[in-house]
Amino acid sequence: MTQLTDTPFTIAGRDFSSRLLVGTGKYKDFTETGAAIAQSGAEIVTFAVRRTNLGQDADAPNLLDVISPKQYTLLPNTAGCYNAKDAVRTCRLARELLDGHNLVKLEVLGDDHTLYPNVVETLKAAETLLADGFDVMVYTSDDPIVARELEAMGCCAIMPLGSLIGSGHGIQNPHNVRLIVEQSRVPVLVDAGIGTASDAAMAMELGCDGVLLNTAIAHARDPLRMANAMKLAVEAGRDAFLAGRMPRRQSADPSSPFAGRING
Ligand SMILES: CC(=O)[C@@H](O)[C@H](O)COP(=O)(O)O
Repeated sequence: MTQLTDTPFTIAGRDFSSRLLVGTGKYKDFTETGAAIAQSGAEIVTFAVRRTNLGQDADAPNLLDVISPKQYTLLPNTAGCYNAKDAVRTCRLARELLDGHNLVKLEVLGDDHTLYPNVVETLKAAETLLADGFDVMVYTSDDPIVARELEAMGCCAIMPLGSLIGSGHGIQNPHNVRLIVEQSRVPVLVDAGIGTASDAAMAMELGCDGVLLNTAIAHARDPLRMANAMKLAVEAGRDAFLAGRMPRRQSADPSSPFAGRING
């Protein structure tokens, strides 16, 4: 069997073999969180700094007991922040809690009904965080112009939403995601709204470098099995993208053509 190769998936100077990034929220308990994440094969794991106990509360379960920083690359995120000031403060807190850790996922939300990114505040926060030495992976709208600005500022990954966080509606605007992929020189990951494995595969088939998701696994009837499905979907979508799909045709084309028959 031929060993198939791929270009490295690099975030902030580090290579990863899994292109699936997962969140930690919405699970029954930390045991289920740990088991699902292990099953997903993810190497980068994100958590909401403001909602997660990393040991500040000695009496509550500590995420780091199931998601060890020795095994996973932690990606603190600013979920729950609605302005640049709070997002910056949250990233600085994460850096303190995690001994100088600089890789963060910036998300500044517009309102709690849509959790849509507030791009004005996102741009402001990104500017401050980058000047402060953070490596910023940024959750944003699927607007190619905003994506271009965020890349030009120095963000290390652009993460347009597929659809609203937690909605499971999949990728609502594949054309915009493709535009962002085509123009970007840093990794592009669909973040938010993935509902099932085919959505994750679609993101990869569009040429995304990775996918970040949470609810689709945590709220599946069987989270471990869905974690496995997402792992396979991301790999399959990536291979399909690299293989290059056949052209779509307007008419049928026999699968066993006469021309070029092997056994006359
Ligand atoms: C975990 C996290 O960072 C979320 O804010 C993220 O956007 C995932 O969204 P879904 O839960 O829709 O996958």
